[in-house]
Amino acid sequence: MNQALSFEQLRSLTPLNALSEPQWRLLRDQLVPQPLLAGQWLFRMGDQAPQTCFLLAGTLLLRDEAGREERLVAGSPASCHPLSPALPRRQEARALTDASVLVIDGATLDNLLTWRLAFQDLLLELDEGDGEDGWLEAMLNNPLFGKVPVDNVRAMFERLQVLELPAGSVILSEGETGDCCYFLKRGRVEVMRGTGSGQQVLAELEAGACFGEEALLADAPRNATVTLLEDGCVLRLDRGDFFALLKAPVVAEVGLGEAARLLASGAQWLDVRLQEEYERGHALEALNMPLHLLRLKSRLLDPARAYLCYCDSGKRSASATFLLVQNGFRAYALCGGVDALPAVQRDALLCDSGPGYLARSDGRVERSR
Ligand SMILES: Nc1ncnc2c1ncn2[C@@H]1O[C@@H]2COP(=O)(O)O[C@H]2[C@H]1O
Repeated sequence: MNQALSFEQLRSLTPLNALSEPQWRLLRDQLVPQPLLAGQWLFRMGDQAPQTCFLLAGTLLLRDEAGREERLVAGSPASCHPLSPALPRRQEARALTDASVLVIDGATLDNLLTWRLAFQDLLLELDEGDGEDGWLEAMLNNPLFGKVPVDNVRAMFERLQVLELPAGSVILSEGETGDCCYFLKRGRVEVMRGTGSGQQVLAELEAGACFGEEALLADAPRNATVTLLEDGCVLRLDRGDFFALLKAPVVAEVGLGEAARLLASGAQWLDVRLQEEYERGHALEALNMPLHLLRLKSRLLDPARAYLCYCDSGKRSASATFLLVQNGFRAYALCGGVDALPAVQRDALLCDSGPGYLARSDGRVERSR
């Protein structure tokens, strides 16, 4: 089986060499050389596929619109750069010998590079010189920080309260009222629901993870208990700071006018209320993913689509939007929920009824019955 490139090999490729080791790890599935047989095309003139390609072994022939040809040999200085980077492609590329290439999704690479530029200074500033800043990079790599201005992140770090805790410490308990959220700086935590024989482990989180945000967003009791599995360190962010610095930029709240514009450009309604609420009346072609099932079901959503979350009050939809953005989706929340709409608009919005629509794992949406 093909192996991902080593860090040493990645350091010779521009602009991959501008990324950090944790970012290379995020890309690892794409950092696997692909074989290209002699005579095979890598891309044709005018191709639009957003991919960044590098030649790793063998020889390619590049030809431009004017018929000018260039032989590109792996290991030469020119092969350290992306092949014909402009889209649509201004050159075509064909293997002259058996070759090996690296093909990376251009949008993902672009996001990682943009992130790097935005947070580079901050990472240097916050580096405590204790060799323990891997958590910081893991935390900032969370897609939600792609939406948070650097100044907010800086302000957030000024306000975080550092708590060193021994193994077994219960950081928050199911059913409690929440007045803060946490980031895990060091150690591992277990997220559990229920008690006694009904106890269930939901997840184990590692350094960089954010937790305890759902009670704040949904204005509901803590939905799980979070316990440190080993001695560790957590950073506590107060409710007010969470709302001002994180929630505000991450949860884009829209009114019906903006929602209509988003729908016209391909967005989809996502109803995060319970199934019974949904069946009584829902937005046209809305998918139903109740908030408590969203972590499980979001893999059925289409990463290329934008989702417009709604609920009754706007709280569950804010929580859903936050969760979706953390998972790399484009999501918006209907401001104030359907209850904030005048009755005529509310009835017009919830005009569809019955079991509704299902999302399939390939992002397809179908009527369920
Ligand atoms: N399935 C899950 N996976 C990961 N984290 C979870 C899961 N369920 C709940 N949590 C986290 O556990 C926290 C418990 O408190 P909150 O409800 O405030 O916020 C919750 C989430 O941050």
